[in-house]
Amino acid sequence: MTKFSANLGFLWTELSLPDAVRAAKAAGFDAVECHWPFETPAEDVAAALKETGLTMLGLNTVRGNPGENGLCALPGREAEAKAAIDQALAYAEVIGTPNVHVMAGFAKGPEAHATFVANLRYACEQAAKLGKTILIEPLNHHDAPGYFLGTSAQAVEIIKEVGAPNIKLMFDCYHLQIMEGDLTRRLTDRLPVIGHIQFASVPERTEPDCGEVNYDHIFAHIASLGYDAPLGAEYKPRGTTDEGLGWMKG
Ligand SMILES: O=C(O)C(=O)[C@@H](O)CO
Ligand SMILES: [Mg+2]
Repeated sequence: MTKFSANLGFLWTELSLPDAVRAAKAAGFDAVECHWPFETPAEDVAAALKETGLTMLGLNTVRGNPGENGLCALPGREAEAKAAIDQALAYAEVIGTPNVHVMAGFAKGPEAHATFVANLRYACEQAAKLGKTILIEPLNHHDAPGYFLGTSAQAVEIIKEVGAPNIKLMFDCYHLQIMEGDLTRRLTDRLPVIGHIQFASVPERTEPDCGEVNYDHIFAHIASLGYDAPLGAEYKPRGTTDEGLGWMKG
């Protein structure tokens, strides 16, 4: 049976992060994940995870200054990028999170590419010491115009160039349907480099029960590939989170 991870960056946002973890457990999720948990003491999150038996699968490096969306492909901002990576890994270590998503930011061109690769090599070295994996995630050009990483093809090239065993692709079906489409074949092709999968309806980014992607088919296809890690429910509920969980019950 497909397992699901509640993305607490979008689900139960009215609750504190520890209470959102508890709500996810009560709703039947198999795991949780979040965006930027840094304002919540890591010990409080760790306690909620221990109490519920859930794992926080991933968290993100900080976005930077207002209007920014990550620091790690920004030439000249290397010191801040490293600090963001160190902060995310340290938090992940306290709460037992296996994956850190290193956010690129708004940038373009060869210098940005070289900066991202160098910062990712640093991230992979630091993460390896803790037995953790670094994720990179293409974002779509409507929600994040100018974001450095826009396609899974670009991510695969970067993963190859970084050349570390612990860097993987965060395959967000929502973003990649918009940017590349052909989700069934693309999931098959990218499987060897996939570290986590997320989903939401397209184009609204709501519950996965409407819009242009048939998630019954996508979930069955992912299972047929032998991928059985929890899939990240990263959508914005149309109403309350609890009212919108009908898709989980089938
Ligand atoms: O927006 C997404 O999709 C994410 O997964 C975030 O973690 C990064 O913006
Ligand atoms: Mg995502």
